[in-house]
Amino acid sequence: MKTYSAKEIFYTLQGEGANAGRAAVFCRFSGCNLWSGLEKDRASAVCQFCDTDFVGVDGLGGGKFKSAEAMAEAIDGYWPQTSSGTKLVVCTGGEPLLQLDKNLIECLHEKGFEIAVETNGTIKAPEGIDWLCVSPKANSEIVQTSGHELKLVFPQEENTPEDFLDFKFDHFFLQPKDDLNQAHNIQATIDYIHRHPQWRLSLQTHKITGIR
Ligand SMILES: C[S@@+](CC[C@H](N)C(=O)[O-])C[C@H]1O[C@@H](n2cnc3c(N)ncnc32)[C@H](O)[C@@H]1O
Ligand SMILES: Nc1nc2[nH]cc(C(=O)O)c2c(=O)[nH]1
Ligand code: SF4
Ligand SMILES: [Mg+2]
Repeated sequence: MKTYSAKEIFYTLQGEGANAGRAAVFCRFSGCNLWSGLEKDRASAVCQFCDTDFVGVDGLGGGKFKSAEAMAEAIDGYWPQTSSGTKLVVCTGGEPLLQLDKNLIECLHEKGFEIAVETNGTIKAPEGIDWLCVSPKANSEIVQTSGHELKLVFPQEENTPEDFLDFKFDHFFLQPKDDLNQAHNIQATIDYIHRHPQWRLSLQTHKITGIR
């Protein structure tokens, strides 16, 4: 039977994009196809600005799950029993579409979850995802050109926002790149949106508030 590996699973607020502020269980799948996750490989990786540790299964709530049912059960354990709101799980990583499949989608739906996914767009998404966020990276080939939100980290040398205007998304976000030039990147993002108002600003609000 297929196993699933998560670096960490935790309950927080979605920090980014159109669902920012919503309570959600985050499942951070291990591994990515655009970077090994090791600092020694960063400079030669396709995606070089990643802000996340997705290596291994040793984070809080992380582990190797023996089945889709077992992973869905673990995720469900983080949703408060008393809650009346819609259950939301955000599948991220690493690259979640290396692992998330029809079986796990069905198991999460059976538990009553709305399923959101954060993906780099290089792998075609399976059916049944309720909220798909695609975030293109460097020179990778984007095969997932439709979804709910496109969230481009800005600026990126290899990608300009204009490259994505004929993609089929309901929302178009620019998210300032968090690196040593963050203050400059925030201002550049605001300036760009002033000139191209079809784009909206996505701030990483979990970093501002200091939550996970
Ligand atoms: C860590 S990625 C994991 C999901 C998937 N691999 C992807 O890249 O979309 C989650 C989100 O964080 C964004 N992100 C990663 N590093 C960032 C950084 N340094 N500054 C701003 N956003 C970043 C990604 O673009 C993506 O939207
Ligand atoms: N709170 C919170 N919101 C997030 N939205 C996307 C995230 C990610 O790393 O995929 C993220 C994250 O790591 N934390
Ligand atoms: S594609 Fe996503 S998880 Fe992979 S290295 Fe880039 S930002 Fe990180
Ligand atoms: Mg993050």
